[in-house]
Amino acid sequence: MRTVIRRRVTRMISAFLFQPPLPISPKHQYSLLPLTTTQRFLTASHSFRTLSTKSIPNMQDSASVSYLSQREAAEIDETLMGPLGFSVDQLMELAGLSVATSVAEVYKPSEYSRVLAICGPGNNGGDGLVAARHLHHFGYKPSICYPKRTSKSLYTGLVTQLESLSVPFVSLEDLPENLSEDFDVIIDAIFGFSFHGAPRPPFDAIIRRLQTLQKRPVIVSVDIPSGWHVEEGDHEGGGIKPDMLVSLTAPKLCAKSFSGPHHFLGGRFVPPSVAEKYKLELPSYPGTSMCVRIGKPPKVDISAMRVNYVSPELLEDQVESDPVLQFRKWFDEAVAAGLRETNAMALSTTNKDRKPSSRMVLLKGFDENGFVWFTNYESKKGSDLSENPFAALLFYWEDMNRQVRIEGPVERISEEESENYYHSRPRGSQIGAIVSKQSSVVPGRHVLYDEYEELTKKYSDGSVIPKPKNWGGFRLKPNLFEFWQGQPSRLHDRLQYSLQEGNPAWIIRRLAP
Ligand SMILES: NC(=O)C1=CN([C@@H]2O[C@H](COP(=O)(O)OP(=O)(O)OC[C@H]3O[C@@H](n4cnc5c(N)ncnc54)[C@H](OP(=O)(O)O)[C@@H]3O)[C@@H](O)[C@H]2O)[C@@H](O)CC1
Ligand SMILES: Cc1cc2nc3c(=O)[nH]c(=O)nc-3n(C[C@H](O)[C@H](O)[C@H](O)COP(=O)(O)O)c2cc1C
Ligand SMILES: Cc1ncc(COP(=O)(O)O)c(C=O)c1O
Ligand SMILES: [K+]
Repeated sequence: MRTVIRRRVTRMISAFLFQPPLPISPKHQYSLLPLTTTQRFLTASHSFRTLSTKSIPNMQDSASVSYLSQREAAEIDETLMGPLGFSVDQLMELAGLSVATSVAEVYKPSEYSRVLAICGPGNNGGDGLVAARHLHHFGYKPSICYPKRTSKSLYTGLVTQLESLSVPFVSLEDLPENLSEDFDVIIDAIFGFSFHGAPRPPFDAIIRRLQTLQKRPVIVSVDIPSGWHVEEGDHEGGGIKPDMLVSLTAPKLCAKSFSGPHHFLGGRFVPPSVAEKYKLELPSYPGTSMCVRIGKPPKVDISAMRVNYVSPELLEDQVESDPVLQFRKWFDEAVAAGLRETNAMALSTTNKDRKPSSRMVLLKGFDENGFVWFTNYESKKGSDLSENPFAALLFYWEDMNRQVRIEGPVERISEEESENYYHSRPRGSQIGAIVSKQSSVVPGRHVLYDEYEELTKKYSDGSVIPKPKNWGGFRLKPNLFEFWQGQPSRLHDRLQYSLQEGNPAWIIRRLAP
């Protein structure tokens, strides 16, 4: 019996795969650009988040995205739910989750918590209900306007789930006159790819209201900006102008005329067979993310970019009297929070002309004797330090709203310590250190590469790779520390530890932010 079913399913899938595709819709090249800093806004609720699955929407240089006709979209829908074995509930759950994660990428709950999801009668409306549920769990305060409900159990279930979370349902009549005052984000989940003709009541009136909205609230359209022709877009003009469009599965043709700042793709469920059949060119989703930015990155107003830091207070009576112990505490907390390269620090030096210079290096150890890093003694920093053996170190642990400044005199560590550390490094990095006459001009990458290849061959027998004489460690012996904890309204905590001549005890003082 099971074999018969399996055979039948196999037949259905191959029938689908070998069926000639519909005429391919025009493809449009869209460049995919990396995440902008605006999307990395730190929020109150994220102050001490861990970094594990933080998504970085799209790190590809360029790629192209295909657009679907209305017929193709419907056909893919049927295929997914037919031979490919998906249920509508599943796809709707993934679609709604994609919408919620896209919203969360751009509109942080600290600023955009009040969300109104306006849900239409079909699956697009269902996506809106699911998105609202996820947004609730992400820390938003959603409300739902769902004027034309269906009695199908999928939908009644979604309503029950939202009701159990005390998400309010608002009737069209009870919607506030001025939506801008009550909501930060409107999710337009009215019509999706099965929309046709002109909007009929009661949705015509609400779409008209969305057309005339002022700057806020922002509008996020699910799959299709409601009222737009699925293929021709806002062909008569005067349609709604969403700030964000979350295309599902693949953008529909109307998305070509979307000119808002945020175009995302969601619906990470397209099996390769579907992509092949429809010659779909889709960007890859980064990491574990349910969404990916497509299209142009938003234009940002750099002067308006800012984060309001919210953190526990840093008080004099809570810190260690020894700054090295305090540093240890913060360093361990940063490591435990999963921050990347907790040991990366900016090193500032000056030359004999008192001209400063900064670069990142990796801290490789610290204790009461000082803070150690390794480098090339003949580099720019090496030469600066021989001219002026004083330096400043700076750590910035962004996700914890913390900064640490350390200053003091610098000296070379012993040859023995440098030897030991050098030989603990990966062999490739050891060879890299020989190849790189750090900070000197190189005619081209090939020069480095050729020498690297040659040395790799030379040491392929596993023999000891000698440390270059000019490579080794520096140790900064601090005479000043500052622990900075970001706070709201720029009233940060700054605790400075300093040493007075001839006195080994650290003096702790609070500095004005
Ligand atoms: N695989 C995928 O791609 C996935 C797709 N998913 C989602 O499904 C969406 C498509 O869903 P869908 O087919 O239910 O259609 P959708 O547009 O929501 O609503 C149709 C309803 O609107 C009505 N209606 C139509 N025109 C009208 C008018 N002028 N004025 C008034 N009413 C009008 C129509 O009524 P009718 O005209 O038939 O009487 C019917 O009740 C898609 O866009 C995506 O969001 C995801 O959930 C999962 C994965
Ligand atoms: C995160 C990070 C860590 C780095 N760590 C080191 C390091 O430990 N030692 C080093 O010599 N260069 C390191 N570099 C490279 C330096 O920033 C710099 O490019 C190089 O040392 C040359 O600097 P200089 O010309 O000012 O001497 C690092 C760069 C980054 C971005
Ligand atoms: C040029 C250079 N030297 C040294 C280092 C430190 O590397 P390691 O951790 O292998 O000592 C780095 C790290 O980025 C580097 O870029
Ligand atoms: K929509």
